[in-house]
Amino acid sequence: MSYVDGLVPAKIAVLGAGSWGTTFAKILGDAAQGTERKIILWGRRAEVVEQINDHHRNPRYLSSTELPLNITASTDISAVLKDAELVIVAVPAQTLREQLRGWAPHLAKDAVVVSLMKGLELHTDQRMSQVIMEELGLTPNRVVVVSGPNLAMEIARQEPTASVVACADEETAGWVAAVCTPPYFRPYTNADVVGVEIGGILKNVIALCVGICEGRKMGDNTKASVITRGLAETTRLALALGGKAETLSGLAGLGDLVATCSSSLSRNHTAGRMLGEGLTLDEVNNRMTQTAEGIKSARAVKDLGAKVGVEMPLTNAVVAVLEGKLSVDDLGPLLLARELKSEGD
Ligand SMILES: NC(=O)c1ccc[n+]([C@@H]2O[C@H](COP(=O)([O-])OP(=O)(O)OC[C@H]3O[C@@H](n4cnc5c(N)ncnc54)[C@H](O)[C@@H]3O)[C@@H](O)[C@H]2O)c1
Ligand SMILES: O=P(O)(O)OC[C@H](O)CO
Repeated sequence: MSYVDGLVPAKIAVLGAGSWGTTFAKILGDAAQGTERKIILWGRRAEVVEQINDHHRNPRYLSSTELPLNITASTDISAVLKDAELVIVAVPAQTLREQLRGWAPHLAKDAVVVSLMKGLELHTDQRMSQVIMEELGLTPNRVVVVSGPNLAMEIARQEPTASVVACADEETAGWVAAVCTPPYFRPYTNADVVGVEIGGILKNVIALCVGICEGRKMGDNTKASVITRGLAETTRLALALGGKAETLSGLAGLGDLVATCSSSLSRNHTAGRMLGEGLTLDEVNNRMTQTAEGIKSARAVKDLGAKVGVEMPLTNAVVAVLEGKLSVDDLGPLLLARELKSEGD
């Protein structure tokens, strides 16, 4: 396998031509300058694919970004996956399983699959790496997760950003990190896949909560309290699932939580703010043109917490708002209406 002998892939497939898939293709394309490496994006919409091939742009998601010339696009999954040794996946989490079933017959033998997604599957409570392994029959050494404080728009503008490339096999993580290192993007490797994925999933739920507080005109004390207790909640869940506390204090935990909870570019933060301002969930969903994973994942996170016996007060409160069982006015008082305990518990 090429990742064992250290060779870089000649062709990389990126599945999903939305905001993050397109930006990640740019990262790969910029990192491949001066090499023969080709990046090919799979998109569902013919008009998006045409814009990328004819004008090197994806105006639907990244209106002012020019894409490198080594990126092409196609709606034909078999052509995209043919001979691709590295396959990057960036589609909405709740659609992944169904799509993998259609992609599986076209996957190249020995391909390594990378998840860019930050969602938890409803009903199974599985992380995206678990869904990938199950549906494609892959072993952990061929499944990688990339996660961190990575707002696509800022990276598309080439603003310096760090991230985490996680895989049970550090050699595979290093192989992937080596092909996504343009001057403006620095990946660190990590073997703690659970911690990295849980950090990315939970920060979306916490950002919804911060957004709701912001929409109710609460200030920075409240936001800092939610972020900090959110990190404690995230860490508890990750530890219960076998993740490491250090991962949650790194880029994929604290780093992503801070970026998402403070940025107006975040879709989860924005969705939360709209809920706080009094819009119904249907109204928020109608206004969102891009994926806010926390809206659906929150319920799965609540279920997972209950399954492994971890207290998840912030997640539970967000789910109650999303399910119409708690008004946004009652969220603030509820966040504090708990039994007194030590900060470390
Ligand atoms: N945008 C970011 O800044 C960012 C950064 C890091 C991680 N992520 C994660 O990446 C994943 C993808 O997010 P995004 O920002 O690219 O979302 P997006 O909404 O911008 O794009 C989603 C893509 O998936 C396609 N898609 C939507 N519904 C589909 C369906 N039912 N079947 C097949 N394809 C479908 C869309 O056509 C689009 O190409 C999410 O899990 C998100 O949390 C996003
Ligand atoms: O826009 P969001 O809320 O999906 O956040 C994007 C990235 O995950 C931030 O790291």
